[in-house]
Amino acid sequence: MKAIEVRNLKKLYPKKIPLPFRKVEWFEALKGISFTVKKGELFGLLGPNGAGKTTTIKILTTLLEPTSGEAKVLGHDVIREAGEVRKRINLVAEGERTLYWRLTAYENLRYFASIYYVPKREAERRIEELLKMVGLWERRNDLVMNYSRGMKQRLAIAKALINDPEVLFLDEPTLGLDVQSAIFVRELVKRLVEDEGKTVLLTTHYMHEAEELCDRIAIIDHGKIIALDTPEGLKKLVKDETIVEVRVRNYPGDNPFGLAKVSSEENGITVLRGSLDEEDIPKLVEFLVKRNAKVLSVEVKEPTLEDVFIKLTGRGLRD
Ligand SMILES: Nc1ncnc2c1ncn2[C@@H]1O[C@H](COP(=O)(O)OP(=O)(O)OP(=O)(O)O)[C@@H](O)[C@H]1O
Repeated sequence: MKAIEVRNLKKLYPKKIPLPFRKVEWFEALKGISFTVKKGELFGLLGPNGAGKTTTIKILTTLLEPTSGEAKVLGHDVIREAGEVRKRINLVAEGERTLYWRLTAYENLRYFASIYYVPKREAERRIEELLKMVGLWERRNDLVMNYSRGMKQRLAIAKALINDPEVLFLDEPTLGLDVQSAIFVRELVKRLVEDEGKTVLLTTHYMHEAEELCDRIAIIDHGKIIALDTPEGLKKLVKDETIVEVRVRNYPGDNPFGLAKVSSEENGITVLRGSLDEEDIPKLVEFLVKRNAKVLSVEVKEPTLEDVFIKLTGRGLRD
């Protein structure tokens, strides 16, 4: 049996139409996605903001009903057998508001253990184990409101492990964390899969995170899965290409060479990236200079998952 099975899943959201036109229009956030996740696998949904990652997680964790299609977790249908699914999974949702800030870390976990009917003795043992695992045992009696963002996220992960779930869903687990906290969280996620045998489905828009952690990655864009493979398999799509990254000031807005804008920094510098024939490099520079742009650097880079995304969509993940 697979840990997760998703078949032709669609989700429509009603669009807000201003009064007096009360006609409802629909926005297709998921356009019929299908994938499976094996038990013990660390599976990533990688995609830009608004791609449909959170919608997928909400459906799989029974928080949202799909419009059509089928989703099963551990063999149980997420609509017809939602209760069975809920017992065996848990979720670390995006954002920090899933804990009680006026309670201590220990009190939070004791409360959530009681929701899952974990017997008192067992709960005490598990809470100690989890707080030690996430490095918060020494701070267990501090109020959560005094925790840093990284500590809150570690506690949110401990909270999500309180019912010893077989499948753990993590929505953007390192979003907004400082570098050290993000490293801690990623190491923790790896340990959960490698040492504890958990199945993890995580969403991220950080390519390096997906690449470092995931056994397999589904790249999702505009509600569709546009590629699904191991990180190595995905990178094969761009392995023979010369990937060029150009830093430019006063970027004219487009270029005929198919390079994507991967970030526009505040000081007016734009970073372009994409596959380019070597002989086109001087032509690109000439094109930019003619349009009054200032080319600051041109570098040949090792292909990454970002290049796979650019190749498939013509856009940068961070754009
Ligand atoms: N309740 C809602 N009503 C209407 N539209 C919604 C609703 N929730 C999400 N959407 C839209 O559906 C699309 C997918 O949203 P979703 O949150 O699943 O994306 P995402 O990939 O998780 O991105 P993000 O990382 O920004 O959350 C977006 O265009 C979003 O604006």
